[in-house]
Amino acid sequence: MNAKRIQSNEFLLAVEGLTVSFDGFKAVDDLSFYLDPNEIRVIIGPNGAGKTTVLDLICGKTRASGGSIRFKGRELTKMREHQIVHAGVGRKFQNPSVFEDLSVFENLEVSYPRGHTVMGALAFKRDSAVEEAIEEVAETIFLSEMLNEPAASLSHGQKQWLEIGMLLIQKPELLMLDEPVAGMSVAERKKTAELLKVITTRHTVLVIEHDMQFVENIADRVTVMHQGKVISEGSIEHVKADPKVVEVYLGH
Ligand SMILES: Nc1ncnc2c1ncn2[C@@H]1O[C@H](COP(=O)(O)OP(=O)(O)OP(=O)(O)O)[C@@H](O)[C@H]1O
Repeated sequence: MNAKRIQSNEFLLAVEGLTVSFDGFKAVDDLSFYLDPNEIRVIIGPNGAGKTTVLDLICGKTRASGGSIRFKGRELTKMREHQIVHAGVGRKFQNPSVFEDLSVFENLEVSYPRGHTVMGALAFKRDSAVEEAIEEVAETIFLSEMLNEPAASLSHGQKQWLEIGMLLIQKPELLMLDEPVAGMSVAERKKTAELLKVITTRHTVLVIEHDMQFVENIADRVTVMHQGKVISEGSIEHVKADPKVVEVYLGH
């Protein structure tokens, strides 16, 4: 028990024995995995494997029935969603939810960690530190030239990048992304892979993705889920060669 606790503190995120049941159905079943700082981990697996539910549990949207989620040694399963954000965990959902009527600059500005409402955040006087942070993030997400454009005018891929930027400006240590390249062009997918590699120089990234080409481009390690459990884990080469993974996922 003691040894486990000490070990868990060395990981950025330690998920142990995580379980959640919906009406008796275990969507996540005694799941354990560990994230090192600055790695890109990709969770893959067939539809209904429980991947999105794992992200819901980590960000506090869904309550665990059992097990633990320790982030930098702090237990997340008892915390509320806003406390988990405050602790340094950011989550992007599959569909972009940017403010269409605001400019790219304003979208990043309202996401800057101060103020609690859009109007309240905009009422703050802009200072050079905020502008600098916005410009730095805009460059990272390939939108420096679009700062004054309304978000509504961006392509689907650019909206996805803006939403990643809206997370980055809050400086979360762990970023969780659910199918970030869904609906993107080939060129946008390549740029998103570059973006994630830059991001992991400062952050840890946990991604759910079905696009295996993209997974091969970005993953340090891959965790394969099936029926709420981890069935394989390791390098992309390792999991691709694992007969269990081929049987339930890659062979289809
Ligand atoms: N709130 C909920 N109430 C009841 N059942 C749920 C709930 N959330 C998820 N489930 C069920 O849990 C299972 C796992 O769903 P989840 O969305 O986590 O899978 P997934 O691996 O992300 O699948 P996909 O690749 O299709 O997104 C599914 O059978 C789903 O119907």
